[in-house]
Amino acid sequence: MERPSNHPAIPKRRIGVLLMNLGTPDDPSPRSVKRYLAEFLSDRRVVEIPPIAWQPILRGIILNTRPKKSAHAYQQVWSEHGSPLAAITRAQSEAMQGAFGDGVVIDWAMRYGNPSIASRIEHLRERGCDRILLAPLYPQYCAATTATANDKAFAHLAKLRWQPAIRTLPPYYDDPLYINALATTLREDLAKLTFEPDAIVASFHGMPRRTLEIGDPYHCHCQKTARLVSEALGRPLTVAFQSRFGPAKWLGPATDETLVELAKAGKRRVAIFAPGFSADCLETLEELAIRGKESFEEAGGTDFAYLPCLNAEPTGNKMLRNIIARELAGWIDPA
Ligand SMILES: C=CC1=C(C)c2cc3[nH]c(cc4nc(cc5[nH]c(cc1n2)c(C)c5CCC(=O)O)C(CCC(=O)O)=C4C)c(C)c3C=C
Ligand SMILES: [Fe+2]
Ligand SMILES: [Fe+2]
Repeated sequence: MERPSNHPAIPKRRIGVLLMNLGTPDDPSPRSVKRYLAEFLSDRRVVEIPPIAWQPILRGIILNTRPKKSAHAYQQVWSEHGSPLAAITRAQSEAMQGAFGDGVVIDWAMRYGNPSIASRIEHLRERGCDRILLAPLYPQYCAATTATANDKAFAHLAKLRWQPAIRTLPPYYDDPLYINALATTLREDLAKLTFEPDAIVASFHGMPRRTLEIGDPYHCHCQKTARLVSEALGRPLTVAFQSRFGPAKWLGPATDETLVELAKAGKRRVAIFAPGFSADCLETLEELAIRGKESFEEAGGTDFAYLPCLNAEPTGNKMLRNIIARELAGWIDPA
């Protein structure tokens, strides 16, 4: 039957890949940071305190004090392309565009802030995607990151009459593709240093310790990543957890304290990297590269190097492309 002339063109059936990362404010002003933190810290996957107890603390104290301090930190790392986390995630998406032919559309979204997961799922549907791979860009699974990104996507899908078919990218903390990408990048970056480090620190984002006790695999995933990277490099790594938040006990040892202890123990030359972050962001560029360096040097350290994340560099892009290609197998017709 011929299609009536006023009928919209039926788009070609495609596969969508949605790269998802944490989120970031729209600009580094206290107002935007406040809006972003309100959304982020109201997520019950992130702060697991009943809202009746948490919301008064969040709205009464934290959102009146932290945005100014955090905005100052964001201003120190903001780039001409905006927030580093968003700019790098966009670059990762652009680098992968076309890698699987024009039947696969790559897009990116943020769990908090913009571009939202719902808006990008809609964009993929408009491009004809009836199958979507949700790819949370967290190598180590954590309910506060991986699960909440997928939850947000599913919450949008719950509103649709005609849902696309969905797959989710599994965590890749021990995947040889990821371990080799880290080891290759580290070898190259270490070779460029003007000093020989006495210690190399692998700093992961922290989590409340309780999450380990109630079964979140995050801590174990981090330890395994560090062990495999250490084996691949053939040198020991010091594991630490950064970005402690609030009064509860967090996973340890803490990165800031570890850096001070290393300097005091005579390890005066240190290199640090953050294998849990797919992209450099506030937590790496400000907390590690600026504040970490300061506290290490104040404690007597002489040489400090922050080694960047995999970002949208060729080694990282190739790794992401390959782990995604594997998930698309079965969806892409064998040629
Ligand atoms: C209870 C608080 C927090 C938990 C739990 C948490 C887990 C967690 N976060 C990341 C990755 C990132 N966090 C980033 C920033 C950030 N994180 C928290 C708090 C918790 N994170 C805050 C308050 C902030 C905002 C900045 C600040 O005020 O210090 C970022 C960077 C975002 C950016 O815009 O650059 C990332 C990335 C992981 C991986 C994780 C659990 C494993
Ligand atoms: Fe965080
Ligand atoms: Fe931080």
